[in-house]
Amino acid sequence: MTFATQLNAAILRTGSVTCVGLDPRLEQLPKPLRESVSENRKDSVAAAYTQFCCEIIDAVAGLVPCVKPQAAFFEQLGPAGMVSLGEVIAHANRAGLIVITDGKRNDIGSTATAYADAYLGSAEPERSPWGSDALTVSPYLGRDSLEPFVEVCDRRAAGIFVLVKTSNPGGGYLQDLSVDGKTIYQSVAELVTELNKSRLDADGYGPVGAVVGATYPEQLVELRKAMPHSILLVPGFGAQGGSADDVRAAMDSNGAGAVVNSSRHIIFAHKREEFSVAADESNWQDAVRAATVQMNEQLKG
Ligand SMILES: O=C(O)c1cc(=O)[nH]c(=O)n1[C@@H]1O[C@H](COP(=O)(O)O)[C@@H](O)[C@H]1O
Repeated sequence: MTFATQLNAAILRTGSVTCVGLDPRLEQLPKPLRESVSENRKDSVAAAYTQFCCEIIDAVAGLVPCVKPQAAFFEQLGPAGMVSLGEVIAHANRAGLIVITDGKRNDIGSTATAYADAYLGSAEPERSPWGSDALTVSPYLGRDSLEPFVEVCDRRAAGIFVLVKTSNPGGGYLQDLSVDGKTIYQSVAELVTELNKSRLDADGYGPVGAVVGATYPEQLVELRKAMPHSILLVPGFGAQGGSADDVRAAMDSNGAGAVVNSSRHIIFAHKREEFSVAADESNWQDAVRAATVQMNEQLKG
């Protein structure tokens, strides 16, 4: 089964397009985890990140199709953080969740192949060392930097998400520039569609997905039409201001074809007043679950 087929099946099975972003931050961990950490020891922080993310995975398994570990927060801890990232991805694999590693990688073709070999593919016999099902990648180095990823996707039933229109306020500085009558993000969308063309599954989706921010709803409508064969990864919901109405256009008529990411609003839900937890925050996992159910409902509504 291809990556797109698997992800769409997981969306339909769970009845959810929510992607839970795993972006751990020491200062926001629930009290029981924070109190167990020796702050000046990176291995101690990394152990807390592993526990935090694995408990989130256990809390949301069955409620959502996928999780998205953000590599930056693990890399910040050096080698111990990378071990933690590996453990978190493996735990999500075992829990039956699709894993999109957020590394925003890319380079010249031969190095892109190394990134693809490293991250893409969670199934035997060609399982990658990191074992994620998909990876976020930058299009800045052009077509020959994306092709090696797509070739590995073909071999290992994996996927990539190309940055097309990002959620941050400054993204337009380059992405909205016009060249030959079209914007850079429109050109990237065309390239994404071309790369998918000979690789479509029975539902018309290919391995090359696209990142389009929830904070740009008009462009989301435009880009959904421009990339009919791409699963969209839509970040920016919740903490960055994106709402359910803003992302509605991302999904296809089956309610699939896109996942909407939320990180802080779900994983640090114990900090949100509407999800009251005990003073010692010992039941923080309940808040994670409640915030996930709430987001699922909002996106259905
Ligand atoms: O590729 C991404 O996931 C991504 C692309 C983008 O345009 N904007 C964006 O916020 N992200 C990531 O999505 C997550 C958003 O986190 P929250 O704002 O806490 O929900 C972070 O891990 C970001 O790195």
